[in-house]
Amino acid sequence: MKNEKRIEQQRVNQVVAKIKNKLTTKTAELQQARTERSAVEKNYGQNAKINTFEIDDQMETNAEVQQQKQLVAKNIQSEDILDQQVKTLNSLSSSPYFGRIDIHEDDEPEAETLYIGNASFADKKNNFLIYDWRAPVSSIYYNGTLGQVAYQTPGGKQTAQLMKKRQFRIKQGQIRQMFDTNETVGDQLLQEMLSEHSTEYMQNIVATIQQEQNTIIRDTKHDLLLVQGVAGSGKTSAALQRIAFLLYHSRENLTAEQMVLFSPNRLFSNYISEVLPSLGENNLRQVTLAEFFSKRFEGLKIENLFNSFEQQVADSNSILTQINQIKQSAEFIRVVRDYAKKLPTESLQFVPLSLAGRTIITQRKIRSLYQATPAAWPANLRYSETKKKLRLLLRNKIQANLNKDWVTDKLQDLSDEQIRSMTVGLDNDPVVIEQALRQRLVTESYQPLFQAIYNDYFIDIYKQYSLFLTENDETAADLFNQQLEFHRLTLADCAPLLILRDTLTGSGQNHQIKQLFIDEMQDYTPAQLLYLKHAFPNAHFTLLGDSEQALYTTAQSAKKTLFDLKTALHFKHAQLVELNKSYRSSQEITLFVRQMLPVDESIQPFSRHGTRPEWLICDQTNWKERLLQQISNLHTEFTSIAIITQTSKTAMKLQAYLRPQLKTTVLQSNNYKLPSGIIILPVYLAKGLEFDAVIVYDVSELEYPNKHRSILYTACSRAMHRLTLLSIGTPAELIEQIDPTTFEKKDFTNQLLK
Ligand SMILES: Nc1ncnc2c1ncn2[C@@H]1O[C@H](COP(=O)(O)OP(=O)(O)OP(=O)(O)O)[C@@H](O)[C@H]1O
Repeated sequence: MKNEKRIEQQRVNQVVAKIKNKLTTKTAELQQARTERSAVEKNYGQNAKINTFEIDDQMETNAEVQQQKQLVAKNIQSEDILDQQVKTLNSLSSSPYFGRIDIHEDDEPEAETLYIGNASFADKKNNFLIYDWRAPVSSIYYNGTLGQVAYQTPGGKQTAQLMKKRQFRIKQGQIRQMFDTNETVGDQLLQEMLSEHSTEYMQNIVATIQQEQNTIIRDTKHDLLLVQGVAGSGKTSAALQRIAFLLYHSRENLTAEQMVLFSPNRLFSNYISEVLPSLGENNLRQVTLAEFFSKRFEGLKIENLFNSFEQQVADSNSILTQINQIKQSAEFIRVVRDYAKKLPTESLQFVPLSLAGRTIITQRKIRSLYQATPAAWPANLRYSETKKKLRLLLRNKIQANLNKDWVTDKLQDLSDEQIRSMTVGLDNDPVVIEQALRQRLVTESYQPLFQAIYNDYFIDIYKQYSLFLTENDETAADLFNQQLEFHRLTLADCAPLLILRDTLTGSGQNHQIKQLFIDEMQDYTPAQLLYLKHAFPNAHFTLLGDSEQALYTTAQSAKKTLFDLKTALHFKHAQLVELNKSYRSSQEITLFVRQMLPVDESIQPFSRHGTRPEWLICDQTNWKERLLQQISNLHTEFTSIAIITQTSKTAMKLQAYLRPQLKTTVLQSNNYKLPSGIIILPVYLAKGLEFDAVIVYDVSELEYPNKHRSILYTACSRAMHRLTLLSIGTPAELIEQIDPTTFEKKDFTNQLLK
């Protein structure tokens, strides 16, 4: 093997030399493109300045400016491509590839050796020295064990003999490790990767993608892909690799702008933000559900998932919680839709269109326009027809106002300069000019009304929704109205309200998005998912979740979830992939954590060893001292240490308790970056994240009764290497039930008596 390694290193050296050569050329081209662009921009700026005051030259300047603009845009485009190429070559020059396969294709005379890396690279004669991990043939690396293998090509299924599979870890052009393996992707390299300490940003898993993850990544057949995976099984990692794969696979007709990822919080968005760039792809749009809704309800403060969660924890039996549960069901959405479709004209909550306090089109007029549309039409068609008629009515009103006194007054107030700029390109005939000015002045005054029509402000959707609620449940309507008075909207009302609005108005759909990803989908209610399907009618959905980490809903089986989704959302080709192996945590942590779940055997630990979790049982007198001691112990080995609480209120309190002795940072839902040092965060903000060491705070029966099992499981499963649970007072029954050999119990209560 030593000799083999020498030969492989020689090849690495040769390839790296070629990459560096190309890098030099491309860097020079990039430099050149930058210089050209700034020259064009400078020129464009000057041209734009020279002629804008000379009215006669304006048209010519515009044409010239347009041409220059196009030139700049083209330059920017080629500069972006070059920039991307330089970045890719730079990363290849340090680590050109991670895999090698020797295959003999059935219809070829000879065997060949292929090297697989983050991107493809060919020499001047177009010989591929590196194959992109997403190329069809590369799937052998991830899927095949030695012997007969098959892979899909655009031309159909191709078979081959896989004779050798080799894994590398190359850094700064040097082979650090090299293994031959008969497995799909051998454990040895994975062991190495998983033993490392956590980093500020998530890393890509391209070199060690596991077979079951590969099926998620390369799936192009299904319009609904539901991934149910245990904590740490690589759902997020696989989803990001999948995005990179889809972009490569459909280069011609899919761009990052046509994809959107719904993520649990901003911290998470930032945490994963480096993965796609590290694979040579642009980041896609990321949004949290509350942000997405906020854009649709201007002027209102939308409750976010966390406030909603904290309200539920604090008040799980309240009427509000019960009502919200009803609003979150698919059935509720169906009822809202039906209501909207069947609303009689007299019940529609139209509002007059006014300008500066004066009614321009009355409510009665709007209603009569709606009434005049064919009653057999669906509500949205009748509505858009009404919209059309309203615009026409406004245009007529403009004509009727042209010679009114208020317009004459405005006309007289115009300066020469204003008149000149408002009549560019017109004849010098004073009559023509006056008419044009009058037209312009009235149209401008009416502009807010056109905007109001465009934005559907002539129907009061909130009042309509409130009436709908009243018909079903007066208390629900009262609670909604109270919130609205304070310009607030609970999360549970967003989806039904938008469905009501869109069914009535026919608006609110985005047909451009082709791929939609939802991480932590178990926290989405059926009503929200239904709304997203409605809002993105052309998108394929990839939903990633773990029903056991459901903080806000109750867990249900993956198959049932798939069935419900398929039926409710009308997908044609739905597929479920289950991931049972947990990669994040050491074997000891996984063996402990999985006992919190009802069917514990479904989680397979990855065989990376560490120390058993510790359970510190304290009382009011000594917990602080013990906690500080534990942090200090962990600090000698790890930098990423998180104390996870159940709510943000507890997090703040804990920070205050510790303040005199220890500096900590409490994370809030508006934080987007993980700070360094000891952090305290509520469990819902820890979703999707991981830390070297985790301390779960106050695992007492009071805080973690059996019904909070999922919350405790989510918190504990954030730990990679070390897990500590600290209880104050009566310990949680949940932990008492766990096999005592799987953790280390340290009881500090009644020390004096012992
Ligand atoms: N094939 C793999 N190779 C290397 N590391 C992996 C692989 N799969 C997962 N991991 C690592 O395991 C950890 C957990 O992965 P990830 O966060 O994607 O899991 P998840 O299923 O989304 O977790 P959770 O639902 O608990 O938030 C990450 O550190 C990730 O890099």
